[in-house]
Amino acid sequence: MASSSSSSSVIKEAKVLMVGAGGIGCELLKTLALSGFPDIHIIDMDTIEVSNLNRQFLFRQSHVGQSKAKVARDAVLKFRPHINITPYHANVKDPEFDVDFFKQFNVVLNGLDNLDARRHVNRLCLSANVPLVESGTTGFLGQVTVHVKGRTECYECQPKPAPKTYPVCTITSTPSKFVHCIVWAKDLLFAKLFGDKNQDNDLNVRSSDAASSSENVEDVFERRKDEDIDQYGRKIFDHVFGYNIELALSNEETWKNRNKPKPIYSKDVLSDELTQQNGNLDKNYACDDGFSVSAMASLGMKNPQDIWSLKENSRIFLVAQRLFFTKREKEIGNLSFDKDDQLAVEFVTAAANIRAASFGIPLHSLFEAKGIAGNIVHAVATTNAVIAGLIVIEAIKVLQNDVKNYRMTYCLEHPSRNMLLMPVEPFEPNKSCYVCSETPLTLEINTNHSKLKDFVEKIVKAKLGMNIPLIMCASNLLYEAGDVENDMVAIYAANLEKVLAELPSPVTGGTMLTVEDMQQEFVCNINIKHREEFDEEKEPDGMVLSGWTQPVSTAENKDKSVGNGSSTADASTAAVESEKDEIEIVSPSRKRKLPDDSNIPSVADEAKHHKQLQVIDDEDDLVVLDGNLDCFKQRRLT
Ligand SMILES: Nc1ncnc2c1ncn2[C@@H]1O[C@H](COP(=O)(O)OP(=O)(O)OP(=O)(O)O)[C@@H](O)[C@H]1O
Ligand SMILES: [Zn+2]
Repeated sequence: MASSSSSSSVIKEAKVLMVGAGGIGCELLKTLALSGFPDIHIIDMDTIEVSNLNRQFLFRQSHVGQSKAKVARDAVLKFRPHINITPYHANVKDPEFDVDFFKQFNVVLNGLDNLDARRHVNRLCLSANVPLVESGTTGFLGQVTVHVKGRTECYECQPKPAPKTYPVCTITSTPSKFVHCIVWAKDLLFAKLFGDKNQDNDLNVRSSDAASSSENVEDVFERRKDEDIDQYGRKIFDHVFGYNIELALSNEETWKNRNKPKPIYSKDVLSDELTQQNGNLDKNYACDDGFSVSAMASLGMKNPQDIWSLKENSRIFLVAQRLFFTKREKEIGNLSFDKDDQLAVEFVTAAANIRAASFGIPLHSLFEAKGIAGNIVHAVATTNAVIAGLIVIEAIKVLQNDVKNYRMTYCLEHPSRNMLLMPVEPFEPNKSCYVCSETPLTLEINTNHSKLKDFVEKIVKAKLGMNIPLIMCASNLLYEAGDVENDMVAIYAANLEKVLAELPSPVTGGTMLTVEDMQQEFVCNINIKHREEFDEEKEPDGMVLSGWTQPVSTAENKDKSVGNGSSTADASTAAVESEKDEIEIVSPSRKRKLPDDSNIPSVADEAKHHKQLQVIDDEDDLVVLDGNLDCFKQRRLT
């Protein structure tokens, strides 16, 4: 490592950008300031919440509701008054933070909590040619990785674990775990009752199955004008927990090898007491702030760790619905589940528990249900502090251009050989990475049916993370984002359809589209190929994007170490990048685990130890890291 005098000189000259002023960000700003960094810019889009105060120590109760970036600045200036801190209370994806904005910094430091923003910053750093130090923590696990264009992997060189999805039929018909009931309650029922009524929803499927019966079930979710709210609540209850279950039972095949669920009707669980109870709600719990309306409070239930009985869950279910329709009427139709929305969590807990009771699955407390629904791993302040320290160490090396000492460092949950931190050398860029190299992707679609809109929304925006796309086929402009006039939209759609229609069927070679994100200055080529059929269960988009091959060195190393197909960055991201704003559960991607008696080698030791890895697929196992050093040595930076 370079001498300390040169580290202090690079620090004095440095202008750094921090993105995120949350758990990691507060620690990071403090450490940067105390290390002598004179010019720090911070972007954070959030305001301070009470739940941040236990670990985001720059914030106090009196700051709740204020900008994190601004309050963090003020707090640090109290003990380091002479440094420059520039706060931006804004989304890093805003157009003002473009490539030119990024170019002014010597290094960018991420303290973010979601994949979308991380990808965006990665691409801007690549375009602006500014090094990025990336980080993440989940509970006791954490990581700091270094991304320098052309020298190391970019943040997207390795595929990130997709949020876990469940087969639709498991959720709608055959749940076997509590998490299935939560996904049903949150993504289907809650969305159907309080979100956008027009969205596709598998509760509809169930309803229309029965459309031939005397009841016009399509209308069940529609609250009729003047319909008594409690009556409506019971109708929903009976429909989803009673009638739909009976309907499911009528398909005997399904239950041949499964335990049959039991229909539950509100009259069997509840007496008329509920109506009286509801009568008190208006006067006791009227409240202007929607998020503090609570069905639990209105029923005098206090402890979120209690597991409610079926009767209690049923009462919460009905009271929560009632409160949504009486106290939060304006939001109905626009709500999506938010783990910080007490009433939403109460409703989802109750609905999931009633469904669980029906399917013989153990019930859970609100606290547990909230953790599952919000995909919450409780944050550990110490992990954030350790990670922030490591970010600063790597930032200094980057500023010194001390390439051979760059390290990706992983914070483990359990020390092994007294080591809690595992540093590894960064990997070279993945030549097959569509972000930092020019490798095209392949997209299979049915060129007869595909719509430009679906391609843009499901592939370009959702999968490739492009915010402001522009799509070309040779010199034909197919699409550009922004406020495009309707007639232009039609022309673009016709353009794409024309291009697709001209493909010979079946297409073997494909047609190359160029997709460019104007803001990120990121270009990606997609080879479109025709495919006739898609498996609706597994390929619900009707399009399959592929072509992201593993790094060449992976294949070379296959015989040496199981699981080296992914870098350590990948292994750790499985643990660290729980997408907090995702409502589904993060996938248990393939995890790598060192045997208990393994020696995690220190960097100095590396020539001596060559431990093999086990590949495990068990969701509950601790994720630790790839300690195989052959692989590190072969990919060492030159
Ligand atoms: N696109 C973005 N632009 C700017 N800031 C962002 C963006 N995405 C996330 N952030 C910020 O990154 C920070 C991440 O911090 P942290 O992981 O501690 O999350 P939190 O929201 O403060 O806490 P929690 O999610 O645990 O309640 C947050 O302050 C959040 O506002
Ligand atoms: Zn890359």
